[in-house]
Amino acid sequence: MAGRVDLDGNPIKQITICMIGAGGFIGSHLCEKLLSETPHKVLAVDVYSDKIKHLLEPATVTWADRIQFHRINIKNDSRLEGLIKMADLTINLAAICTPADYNTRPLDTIYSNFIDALPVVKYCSENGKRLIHFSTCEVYGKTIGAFLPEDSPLRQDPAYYVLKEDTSPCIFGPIEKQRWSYACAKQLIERLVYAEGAENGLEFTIVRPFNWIGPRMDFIPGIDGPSEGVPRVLACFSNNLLRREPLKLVDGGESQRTFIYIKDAIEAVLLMIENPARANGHIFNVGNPNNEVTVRQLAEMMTKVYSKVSGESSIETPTIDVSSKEFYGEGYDDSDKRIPDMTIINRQLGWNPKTSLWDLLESTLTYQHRTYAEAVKQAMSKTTAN
Ligand SMILES: NC(=O)c1ccc[n+]([C@@H]2O[C@H](COP(=O)([O-])OP(=O)(O)OC[C@H]3O[C@@H](n4cnc5c(N)ncnc54)[C@H](O)[C@@H]3O)[C@@H](O)[C@H]2O)c1
Ligand SMILES: O=C(O)[C@H]1O[C@H](OP(=O)(O)OP(=O)(O)OC[C@H]2O[C@@H](n3ccc(=O)[nH]c3=O)[C@H](O)[C@@H]2O)[C@H](O)[C@@H](O)[C@@H]1O
Repeated sequence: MAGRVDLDGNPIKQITICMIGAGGFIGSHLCEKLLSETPHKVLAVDVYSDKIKHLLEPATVTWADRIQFHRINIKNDSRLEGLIKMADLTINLAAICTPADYNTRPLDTIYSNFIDALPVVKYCSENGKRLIHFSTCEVYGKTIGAFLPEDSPLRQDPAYYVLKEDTSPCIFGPIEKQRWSYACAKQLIERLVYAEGAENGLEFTIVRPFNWIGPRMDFIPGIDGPSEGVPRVLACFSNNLLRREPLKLVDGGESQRTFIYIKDAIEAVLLMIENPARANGHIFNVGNPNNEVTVRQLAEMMTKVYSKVSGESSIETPTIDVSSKEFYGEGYDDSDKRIPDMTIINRQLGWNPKTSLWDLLESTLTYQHRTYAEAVKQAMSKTTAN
C-alpha cells in the first residue's frame, strides 16, 4: 500500500468513500478492490449486505477498521447527509437496473434512477464533496444506423454506430415504449449533475458502464432471488444452463452487446477515484469494444463454456426464440448495438480492458456452477418429487 502514486506521480493519500449501493454487483467488487489494494475507507450504504458480508465478517478481518456498513434506504433517511459530509468522495451506484422492471415498474424505475438520486447530488454540491455517479450506456439508446434502411452500406460506417460521450445523441423509442423510462431517467440525472458542475462547481465524474458482467451479478431465480424474477441476461442464461433448459432468445437474439469483465471495469473506476484531476468534469464510457456478440452468439458461447466448466453435454435444443412481449410484456424496446468509443478514457486515464469474452465467461460460469449447481439440483429434485 505504501508509496502508491497516481498517474501523474503524486502520492495517493487515504480518503473516505461513501459508497451508495455498495451491496450490489458492482459495489461488492469495488469494495473488494478498495479494501485489498488501497488504504481507503468505505462507508458502505445499502438496503442489503449479502454480497459484501464476506468483507464485513468476521470482525477480525485485516481491513475491519476501514469498512462500515450502514443499512439505509436513501429514499428517506436523514442519516444520508451526515455520511456524505463525513466522506471525501461519494460514489452513487443505487438504482433499479434490470430491464424487466423498466416497462413493468416504470414509476419505481424513474423514482429510483432520478428522484432518489437528487438528494445525493444536492448534499455533494452543498458540502463541496466530489461525486462519481453511475449512469449507463443505455443513455445512448439506439444507434443512428438503426434508422437506416436494412441494406444500407452506411450501417457499416462507424460514424453511424460508435457511441461517443461528447458527440453522440441520446435516441429513445416513443413514450409508450416504457423500457426507456430507465435510460431517460439516467439521462436527466446526468444533465442535473452536469448542470451542478457548470453552475455550482460540483466536482463530478459520470460513468457509463457497457454491460459489465461477472460473479455476483443479479441472482438465480428460485435460488437466491424470486423464482418469477427476471434478472439480466448473464443470470438468465446461467439459470437456463444450470437447469438444462433452452436459453430464451428475445426476438431472435439479434441485438448486439459488448461485454466487459467486472474486474477490468473496476480497474477503470479505481483510476477515476485516485486521479480526480484527470476524472473530474468527465463522462466516461467503460466497456470492451472487442467483445461484441449478438445475444444469440452469447448464448452459443455460454453453452460451449458451460459444457467445458460443468463437464455436462449440452441439451438437444440449446436455444429457443421468444417474443419480447411474451418475455418482458408490453412496452419493451431494445438497444440495437453498443460500441463504446474509447478516446476519452484512453486520453484521461490511459485505461484499456484486457479480458476476452471467452475468458470472462470461463471464470464467471465456473463461479456460477460452483455456487449454484448443487442448490439447483436440490430444488429440481423437490419439484419433481411434488
Ligand atoms: N452492471 C452493469 O453492467 C451496469 C451497466 C450500466 C449501468 N449500471 C449502473 O451501475 C449501478 C450499479 O449497478 P449493479 O449492476 O451493481 O446493480 P445492482 O442492482 O447489483 O446494485 C444496485 C444496488 O443499489 C442498491 N439500492 C437500490 N436502491 C437503493 C436505495 N433506495 N437505497 C439504498 N440502496 C439502494 C441495491 O440494494 C443494490 O445493492 C446502477 O446505477 C446501474 O444503473 C450497471
Ligand atoms: O448492463 C448494462 O450495460 C446496461 O444495460 C442493461 O440492459 P441490457 O443490456 O438490455 O440488459 P440484459 O437484460 O442483460 O439484456 C441484454 C440482451 O439480452 C436479451 N435477453 C435477455 C435475457 C434472456 O433470457 N434472453 C435474452 O435474449 C435482451 O432482450 C437484451 O437484448 C441494463 O439496462 C443495465 O444493467 C444497464 O443499464
